[in-house]
Amino acid sequence: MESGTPGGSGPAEPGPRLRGLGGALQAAWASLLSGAQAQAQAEGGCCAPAVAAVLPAGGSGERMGVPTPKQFCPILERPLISYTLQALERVRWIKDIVVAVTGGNMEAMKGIIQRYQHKRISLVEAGVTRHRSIFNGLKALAESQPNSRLSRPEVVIIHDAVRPFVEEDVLLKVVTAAKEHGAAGAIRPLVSTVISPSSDGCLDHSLDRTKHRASEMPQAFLFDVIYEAYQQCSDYDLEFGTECLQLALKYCHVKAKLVEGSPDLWKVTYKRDLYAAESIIKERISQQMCVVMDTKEDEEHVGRCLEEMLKNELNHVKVMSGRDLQQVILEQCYNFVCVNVMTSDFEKTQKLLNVLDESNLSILYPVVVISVHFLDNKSIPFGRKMEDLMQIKELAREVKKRNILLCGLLIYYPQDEQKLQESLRQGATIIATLIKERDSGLIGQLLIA
Ligand SMILES: Nc1ccn([C@@H]2O[C@H](COP(=O)(O)OP(=O)(O)OP(=O)(O)O)[C@@H](O)[C@H]2O)c(=O)n1
Ligand SMILES: O=P(O)(O)OC[C@@H](O)[C@@H](O)[C@@H](O)CO
Repeated sequence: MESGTPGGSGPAEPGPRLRGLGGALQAAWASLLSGAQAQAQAEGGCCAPAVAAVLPAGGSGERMGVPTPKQFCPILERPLISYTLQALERVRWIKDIVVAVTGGNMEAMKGIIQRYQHKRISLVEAGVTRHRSIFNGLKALAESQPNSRLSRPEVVIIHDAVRPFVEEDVLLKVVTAAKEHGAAGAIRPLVSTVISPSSDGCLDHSLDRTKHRASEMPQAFLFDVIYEAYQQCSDYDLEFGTECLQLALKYCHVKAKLVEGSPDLWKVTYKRDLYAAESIIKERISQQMCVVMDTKEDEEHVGRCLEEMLKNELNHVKVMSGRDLQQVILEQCYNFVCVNVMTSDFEKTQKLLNVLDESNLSILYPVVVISVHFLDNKSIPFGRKMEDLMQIKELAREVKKRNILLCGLLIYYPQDEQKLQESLRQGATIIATLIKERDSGLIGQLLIA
């Protein structure tokens, strides 16, 4: 059993915050604590029940149909499993995350932990089936090894490593329910009707869809319940079973509490699921953009016009000014528009790139930077301007190494106000597309509005 970097908080993640759940979350969390623990915690003493997570990640992903096991398939050039780890790391009350990977993928997994600065991760050897992988994870928690940071938790979450969209609220729900019932699992309505075929390959009967649900993840258990179940488990169940809740029922007579899960809990199984996951992630990190500009009078007017145009074009996107870049970065904004009005050099854009580089913002998600320039016939001859702007190719190649996608946008800046508005509108549309698509194939390009 190997440990990743111990301690510390995990990387933050954009996406739905637990807005408005503060009170409910606190109440649910308080219900997790026993009376004495609640009293002690209220007095700033003891912590809440120890909660750990086991992530089975030892599969080969045959249904994905590619050589790379799906948990390591890239989404925006980052392995799928890293998104799941990030989602669980955001939940501070999960003390340890145990990941079961095959021996052949152990080094690759350690590399992912290091590169994406994942915390609180321990690695164990996967088994030849999902149940065996989970069992290995439970053993690592039950039987603390020498030099191991792991300890036996009160409650353990089991969550497939290929289910990246898991939020704190559903984790808290299953953990709270498991503490009360011994076991709990997320469920979703069936999308297709389940049928039972007869031996001759014809329909025998169909199940009433309203009386059945799809079993998803996360699931949670009192550790003693699920560990006992796995220890009692038959070889047949270890080999062919797919349902942890069933093991708790069959071997410990514990009836799991079923918790309604959100639509995003689905498991990445087929290639289409990878495309869907990438679309969801792109959408989540395109919700905000920051417009960086000088406040000199002539520049401000054009910059403000572009900013207003962006707000109109991208009504769901929060457009922020770049006055306090550190705050913008703290809010996990991954999209920056740098407005250069009367200049064709990249001094301001370079300054922004330096700030982004120091922030480590682009470790988890590609950061889009669009260097906007205005083409007016007065200030600089066209040929000279184009020559200057061509520097963007080299600059973009350099910053791509740091996962920053830089491209340029040249907006025609006519004297006529109406034509200027039309150019700005076209520019806003191009900016919106670049941010939504996040296509690294466009880096270093100079688009013209
Ligand atoms: N021996 C195994 C098999 C599966 N899993 C994990 O269990 C989760 C859900 O299983 P599934 O979707 O079936 O993954 P695969 O077995 O990889 O997929 P396939 O059946 O298409 O090969 C995945 O995170 C997978 O990595 C595991 O830890 N150990
Ligand atoms: O059956 P598979 O190996 O594809 O995946 C395991 C799933 O069945 C499992 O994650 C949920 O059904 C909940 O148990």
